[in-house]
Amino acid sequence: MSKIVLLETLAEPAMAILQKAGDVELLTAYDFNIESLDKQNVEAVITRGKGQITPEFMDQLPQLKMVARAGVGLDNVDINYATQKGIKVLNNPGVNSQTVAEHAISLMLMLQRNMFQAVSKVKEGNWSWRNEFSGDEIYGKTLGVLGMGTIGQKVAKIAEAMGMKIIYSDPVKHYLPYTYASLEDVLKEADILTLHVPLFDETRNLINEKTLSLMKKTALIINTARGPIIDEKAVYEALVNQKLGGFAADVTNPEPPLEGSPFIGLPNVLITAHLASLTDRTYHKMCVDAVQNVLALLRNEEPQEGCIFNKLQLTNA
Ligand SMILES: O=C(O)C(=O)COP(=O)(O)O
Repeated sequence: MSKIVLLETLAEPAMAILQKAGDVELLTAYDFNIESLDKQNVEAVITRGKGQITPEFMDQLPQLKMVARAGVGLDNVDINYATQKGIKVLNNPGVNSQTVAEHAISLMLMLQRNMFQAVSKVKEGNWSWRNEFSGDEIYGKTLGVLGMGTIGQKVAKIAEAMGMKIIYSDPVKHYLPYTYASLEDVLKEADILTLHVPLFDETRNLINEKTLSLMKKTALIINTARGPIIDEKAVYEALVNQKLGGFAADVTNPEPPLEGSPFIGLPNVLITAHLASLTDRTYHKMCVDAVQNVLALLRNEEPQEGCIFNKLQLTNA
């Protein structure tokens, strides 16, 4: 019987599907330590974003056929190595794009309208600060979108409906009614910059001292992608030296942030704890889709279209 190793807990409905499936055996290794497991017939592992699926990890499982990520970001999976070994890498493209887009817009509005301070003051019983936290409209401003995938497109659509001008940079020019530009031009033009690129070697530290120096001193940056896409130290320096207006993110580097980080404490920095896609609806769907795709492949049935990230490379190999 095929075995599936679960490396992190999944939402209840996904666990129920796995437990009810009579044709697979479920093993768990929530600490990522698979040494003591009986590895015979382990054909699939399911992970979320926590631990790294390294070559050493995959080498311990000689019958491994697939690594499934319940979610989208594959930065914790060594995709090249998996592909070399003929192991399918699965994710759920688009599954959380609406919820992440809504979170990005929320962070944008919170930052632009000083919402966090404004609400906190009233909760403290203080009404008289209202002129200090009046903020500004996003209407009429330019939103720079880095990465026009499914999340970037949703953010752009909502922002456009709110009266923003959209300029974007992406490896591909899309058939979209927005201005396509170079990275440099997007950085220069953006009043608000929102990041929606995956974390790859090419995007690591994309926002650094040099790229920040191209931006407006009043610009805001929103990061709902991955922490290491920005050089936090450079962003911190830019903020304290008034070379950047504000920063809001759902992701940090590392996660959780180091205790007492001066960056997190800045008044114009707002951080949420990597929860953008964790609404019940989306979290359940991310987990259920991953489980159903793994079961379909183990049963030689068709999984959801587009869920095999390295399909093309595997076909061409
Ligand atoms: O799908 C993704 O890439 C995500 O970041 C979702 O959040 P998670 O890492 O599953 O808590």
